[in-house]
Amino acid sequence: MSETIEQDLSVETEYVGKLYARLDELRAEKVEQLGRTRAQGAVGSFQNMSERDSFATLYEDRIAQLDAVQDRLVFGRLDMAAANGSNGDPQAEENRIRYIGRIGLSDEDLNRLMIDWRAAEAAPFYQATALNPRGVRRRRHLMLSGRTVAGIEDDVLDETWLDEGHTHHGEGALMAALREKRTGRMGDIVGTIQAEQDAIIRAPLPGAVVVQGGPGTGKTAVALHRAAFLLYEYRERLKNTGVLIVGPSNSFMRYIERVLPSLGETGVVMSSVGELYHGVQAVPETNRTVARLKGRPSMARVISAAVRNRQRVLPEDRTVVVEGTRLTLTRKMVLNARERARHTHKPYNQARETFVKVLVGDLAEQLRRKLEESAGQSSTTDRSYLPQEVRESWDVRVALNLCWMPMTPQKLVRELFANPHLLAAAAPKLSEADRDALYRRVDAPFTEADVPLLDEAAELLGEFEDPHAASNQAQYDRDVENAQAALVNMHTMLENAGIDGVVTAEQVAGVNQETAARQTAAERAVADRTWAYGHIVVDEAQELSPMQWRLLLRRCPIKSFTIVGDIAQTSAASGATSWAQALSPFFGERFTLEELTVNYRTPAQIADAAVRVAQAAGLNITTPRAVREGDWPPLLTKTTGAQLDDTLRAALAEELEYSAGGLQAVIVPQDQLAHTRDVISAAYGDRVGEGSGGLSQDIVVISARESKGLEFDSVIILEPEQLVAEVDGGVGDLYVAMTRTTQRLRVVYTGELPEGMEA
Ligand SMILES: Nc1ncnc2c1ncn2[C@@H]1O[C@H](COP(=O)(O)OP(=O)(O)OP(=O)(O)O)[C@@H](O)[C@H]1O
Repeated sequence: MSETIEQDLSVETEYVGKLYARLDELRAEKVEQLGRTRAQGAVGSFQNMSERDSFATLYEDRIAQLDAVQDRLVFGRLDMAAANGSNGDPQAEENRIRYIGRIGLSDEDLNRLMIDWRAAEAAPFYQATALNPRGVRRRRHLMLSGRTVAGIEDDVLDETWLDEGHTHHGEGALMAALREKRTGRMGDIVGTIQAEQDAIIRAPLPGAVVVQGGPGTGKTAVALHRAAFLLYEYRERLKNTGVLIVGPSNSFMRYIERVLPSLGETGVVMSSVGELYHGVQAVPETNRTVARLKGRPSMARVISAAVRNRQRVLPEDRTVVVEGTRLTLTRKMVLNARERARHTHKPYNQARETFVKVLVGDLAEQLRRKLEESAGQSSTTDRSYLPQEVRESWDVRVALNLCWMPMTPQKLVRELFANPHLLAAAAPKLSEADRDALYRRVDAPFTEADVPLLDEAAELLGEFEDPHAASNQAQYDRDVENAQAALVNMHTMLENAGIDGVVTAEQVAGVNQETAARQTAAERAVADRTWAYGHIVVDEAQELSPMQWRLLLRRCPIKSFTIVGDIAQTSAASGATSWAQALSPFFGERFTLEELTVNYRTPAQIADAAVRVAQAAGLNITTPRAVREGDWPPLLTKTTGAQLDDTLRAALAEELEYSAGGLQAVIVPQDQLAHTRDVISAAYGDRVGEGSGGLSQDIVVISARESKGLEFDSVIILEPEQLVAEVDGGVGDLYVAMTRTTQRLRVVYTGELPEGMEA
């Protein structure tokens, strides 16, 4: 190591030490403040206690944030050219050096020590090029090992030293990041964001941005960093509305869940498409026909008809008995009440109140007349209680429910698909075969394809009753009870001390209610279906059906979206084949399309093979440029059916040796998943994980579809020809599978190879 590099390293290590010392100091301060706040105990007025809780939460959050940014706290330094006219100004001199890190840090005297990567002043770190240096003379990447600077990499952008050969800034830092072993959890890329990625991350909040990119171009990374940027730049606007991040599955959400905290952001709502209807944990929809049918926009009309059909007119007039008097509920009365209720244009459950009120009024009038007939004209008895009697009559309640049953979205959707006659009435245009395909048992679990239908139904039905309100009240009652018990002791103590009671049980219980009111926007948003988010980020957006888009648009009526995906990777039966086709019903022409063009994950030799396979099958794909050539082409191992298991075992042993401690995937056709897992588990036991939920193990047996969005150090694909044949869209799945590796790809097969696999 040359002397100057050593000197630079020690200078930077010293500065980095100072930054960590400041971080430690801030943390210690917060821990101390938290300790003091907690030590105040349960004394003081109700308001004081409530404030104390707020402060404690604030300190806890800040401590969590300071902990989350510890790893690679700082990663860059900019040396800026002197601004014109700043000669000799010490402050300006100091501002010429900017350290860029995960958060902003200042010393006690408010001198800036480090700039948050999202601040405008940090932008040149990502955007400056030799041709457009944006005032940067030198950009330095700092590579940390713990709290020591282990490596430095400089891009000199001074015009006196133009180097147009640099296409990726921080090439060394970038390559080091790409070479790192995969852990089964996505990491952040904050130190090495490239210019084309940065431009998308910092795009303004309003409107919809679509980020199209081939495999490994950093779409997911960009989407997450953009969320962090928006929360920083538009904090005030997003504080009360929040940001929602939507991904394809729970395991994918787990895969990405650590990225935002490492960027200092925790207040984001993350949800898979199966969780978007609060209270329902939907399972994947495995039947492609059903997924396609339920995803169609016409399903909105089916749900609407299903709701309307739940308002029935009696087949004939009906006798109801109220307190021993026989009354007649006529079809005409029902029709009239239904008309008046529909005229309110309120949701079904609220309109029902009008329906009930009108009929109860009519029946009460009938009852009054009958009573007066029997009592004689002169009767002056007070009859104001009659509507109540009508309302409480069992007969009347049954009859009204027959006509207009209170309904939950779950019940509506369940019964719609479990009762062929209900579906036939709501969807007369569907073919019989399609209706048969949609049939399922009433107790079958909801699938991801049902989620937007539930939401659609909820929109039309309105609130049935607010179970939360009931449970809040129940909780409140319990709290009052507990508090009362505690207060008995306290009052005794206070009386003994000659002091009158200062606090009531209700006040103590009220603290909890206050806490609920103090929840972050994120916490409240999760539980509230009608919550309108300030921004939504959608990953793997090409998979969404029109019905899923409708749901998301309801969650963000101002249409501020970041939509990332690769239209060529669509595998869902209900997914899109072009962005315009997918989005124009919802956004018209009002979205901007950005493209990412560099594949950071897959080495060129393997990416090229994947492209050949896709193109040979006629897939219309974009072909990103791979940032690395890679050391190995795809390794193709032919074997026989009888030898398949042995060959796989041998191939796996070899791959594990190469990737030494890395993450290994074995991607197999769906119907061989169980067998392959057994074969491998017999040799490797607990080291084998299954599916995308098994990423904490170092060998993962997984289907091609489930591997979407994930990455591994090495991938073995078993029987690619079969993988292609097993579903329509299978070539797309193979294309995805081939691009999951960061280092090596091995293909083990018995028959033929798909066209294009061999160079
Ligand atoms: N600027 C960067 N610096 C370092 N690593 C990067 C950068 N951009 C992307 N990567 C890495 O490249 C890999 C692929 O990124 P990501 O998963 O976001 O791509 P993607 O476009 O969503 O891929 P796919 O659609 O194939 O799932 C990740 O390991 C990511 O960390």
